[in-house]
Amino acid sequence: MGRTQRTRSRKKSSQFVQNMDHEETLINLRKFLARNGCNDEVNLKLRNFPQTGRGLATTKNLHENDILIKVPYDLMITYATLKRLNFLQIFTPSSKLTIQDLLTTFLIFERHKNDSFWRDYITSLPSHPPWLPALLSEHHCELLPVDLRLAAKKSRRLLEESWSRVKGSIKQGWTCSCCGMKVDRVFDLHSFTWGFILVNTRAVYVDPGVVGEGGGGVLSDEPCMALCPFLDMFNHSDKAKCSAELKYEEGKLFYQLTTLTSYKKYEQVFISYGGHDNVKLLMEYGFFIPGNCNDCISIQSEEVFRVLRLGLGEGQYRFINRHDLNKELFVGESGPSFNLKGFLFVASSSASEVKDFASVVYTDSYPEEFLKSEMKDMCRKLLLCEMAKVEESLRGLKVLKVNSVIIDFLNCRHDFIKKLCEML
Ligand SMILES: C[S@@+](CC[C@H](N)C(=O)[O-])C[C@H]1O[C@@H](n2cnc3c(N)ncnc32)[C@H](O)[C@@H]1O
Repeated sequence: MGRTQRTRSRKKSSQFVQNMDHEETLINLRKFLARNGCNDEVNLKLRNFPQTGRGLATTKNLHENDILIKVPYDLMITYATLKRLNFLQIFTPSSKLTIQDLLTTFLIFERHKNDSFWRDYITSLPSHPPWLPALLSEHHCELLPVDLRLAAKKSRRLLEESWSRVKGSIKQGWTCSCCGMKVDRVFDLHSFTWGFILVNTRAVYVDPGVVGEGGGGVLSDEPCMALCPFLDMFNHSDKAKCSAELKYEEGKLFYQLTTLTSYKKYEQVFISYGGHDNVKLLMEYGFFIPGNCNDCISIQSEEVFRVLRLGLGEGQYRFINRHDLNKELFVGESGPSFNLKGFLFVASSSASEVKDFASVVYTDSYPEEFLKSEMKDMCRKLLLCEMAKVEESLRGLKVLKVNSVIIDFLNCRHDFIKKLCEML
């Protein structure tokens, strides 16, 4: 058992699942749902779980294909909601904003109102959003291994760009018609960060084709994100399988979630946010799963050259580039990715040895010697180098005051790399 798992087991054994259904905000959320025609098909209970935080438990055995929840489309916050409520009027007509910008701004706007229709939903949302690496300072970011650093910087850039687009798009001199509050009192960076992260971590995908919500106007992308009360209480598991669909029933549109995994009575019910590795989960949602079956370690192509001291002839270079073999380089539990395997094979061969790389790479007919020893040795060297980077990063970050999630994540990554080396 690795360090991260040990810490988690200790935490787990000292904590219990807590019932949250008596909390006023959650009672109000249920009343809001019931008032608006949302029936809880399986009687899901809100609980605080030691490992995942707040989530949903079932009070009966659930089988494959059981419906988890059906939320009326009218209860969701979609692009159509914003249009229907004339919310888009607060922006200048020439604005170009993404659906994420718009949902974030709407959420903040509704939160500041006393009489919002979504008040009970909004007060059930976490007052502090999950911590994401996008919130790391520039200096702390620099201490991360390169793939994490790039991903954290990209997430921060997206947040900053969104904030600057929204700030620059609200009509000059706008004040709230319900309370007279000025624009910068309703929307400031702090509230924007809250809204942006909540939309990012909780929005569901809606097919704009199904709901007939054409973009246009201020919208610069597809209106394919929406907030869905209560349904956004499900936590993610790499083992969970579920399906989501928008469907009409008796002329009314619903967003329906069906589980494709069975659960025992009182267990936490999970859904899948996608087949994400731990870096993606950390960057987008602020958590990771030790032992995540979708996890892998990414390797930068420059690192392959640097660590393995490889140089490419013209033919090898052309082949790798033409077939995009320098992208999607990673090692997972099933070994190196298709591209990494091909990349290593081409880059480590002398051009005169193998003339037709394609016939080897695309028929998976690598020489025994390459598969049994050369490839494994090269992967091991690359992984050990990634491990050293994690250790260096941990040394740097531990002496600084950084969020413990990133330290736990790096410890978990360290254990995972060690496991991958042993599996090779
Ligand atoms: C859609 S919300 C799920 C409900 C959320 N736990 C809550 O209390 O409102 C997504 C967020 O839940 C948390 N989460 C989801 N799955 C998790 C898991 N397996 N382990 C830890 N946290 C998880 C993360 O903070 C994520 O950003």
